[in-house]
Amino acid sequence: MVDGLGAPLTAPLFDRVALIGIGLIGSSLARVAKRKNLARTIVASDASAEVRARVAELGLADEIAGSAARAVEGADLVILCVPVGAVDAVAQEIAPHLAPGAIVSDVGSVKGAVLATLTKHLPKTVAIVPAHPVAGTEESGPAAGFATLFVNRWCILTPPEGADEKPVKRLAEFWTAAGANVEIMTAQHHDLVLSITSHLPHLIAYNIVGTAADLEAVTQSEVIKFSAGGFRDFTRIAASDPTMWRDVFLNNKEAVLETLGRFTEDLTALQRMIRNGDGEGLFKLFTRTRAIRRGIIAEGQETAAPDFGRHRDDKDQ
Ligand SMILES: NC(=O)c1ccc[n+]([C@@H]2O[C@H](COP(=O)([O-])OP(=O)(O)OC[C@H]3O[C@@H](n4cnc5c(N)ncnc54)[C@H](O)[C@@H]3O)[C@@H](O)[C@H]2O)c1
Ligand SMILES: O=C(O)C(=O)C[C@]1(C(=O)O)C=C[C@@H](O)C=C1
Repeated sequence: MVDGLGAPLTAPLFDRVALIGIGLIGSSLARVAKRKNLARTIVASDASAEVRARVAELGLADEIAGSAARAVEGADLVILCVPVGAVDAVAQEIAPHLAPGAIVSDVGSVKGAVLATLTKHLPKTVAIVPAHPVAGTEESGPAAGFATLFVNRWCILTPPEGADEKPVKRLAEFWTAAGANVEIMTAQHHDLVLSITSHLPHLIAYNIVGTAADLEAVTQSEVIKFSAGGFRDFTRIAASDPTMWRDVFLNNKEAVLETLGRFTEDLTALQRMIRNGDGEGLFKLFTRTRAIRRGIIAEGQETAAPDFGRHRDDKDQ
């Protein structure tokens, strides 16, 4: 296969995989699990009846359960693919229904809050291994997913301290077979790193598009009409799901505020350079940031960036 997924496995890694929440990420997981033979049976569940109907229409799962509690019965791998703010309710609902020995994971963009909530509600008989595939788009819903979403992207696992090695290894195998590169770190470290590489960029995009929309009243539509490439890139990010991102900021408050503080200081320094006509300072910073971007491309990370054509071609898989 030329898309980086390779051939299906000769034997499934898990017997029964329950996916709770079948939006962009859950449906991408369902697609790749089917295509790569990662599960003998894929069970899907979603709080929305409309989504469940769409999942059936798209043929994304072997079984569709009417509730998360029903979906997890007998599953050896459970992955919560819901907004971070919904994890608490889902964990409480599934706790009494989990099979002993099951691996319970998630895909949430914040890890500390998820780990705390899963640890609080789930029985000691299951293995908790939170995960975060660092791959996505600004779209949501079951039709937006695609099987190759995770190819050549990072998936960060954040098992609790002292976790059993075996379930962590099994989940790492699952993500590797889905095309991802797996890295393991603490939930706290994850939240700090992602606050700068993912959460702050989204906050900036939401803010700049909001500011432009406010200016719109003054400039009579010219801001949107003449928006050049740079602004258009921000509008893509700012079109990301409001529920998901509200939950990210509410659940990674400390790290985001810390990073935002640093960012604000640096922005003030830039403001001063412009006011003082400090061309040398501006040139030095822009040269440094250009080298960073070129370094990312040289490392091959940019080739895996979401590209609009890629997921459209792959949608029916
Ligand atoms: N979108 C991205 O780029 C991206 C990337 C990596 C990780 N994530 C994480 O993945 C998770 C899902 O994001 P998504 O983009 O797939 O969102 P999405 O909106 O496309 O899908 C979420 C689904 O969860 C369902 N849901 C909500 N509450 C539920 C509940 N209590 N019980 C059952 N189902 C429920 C919704 O009906 C929806 O179908 C989030 O935690 C997000 O942080 C998203
Ligand atoms: O490309 C995008 O649309 C994304 O924003 C994807 C992105 C990111 O910030 O890289 C967004 C949130 C997720 O937790 C992981 C990936």
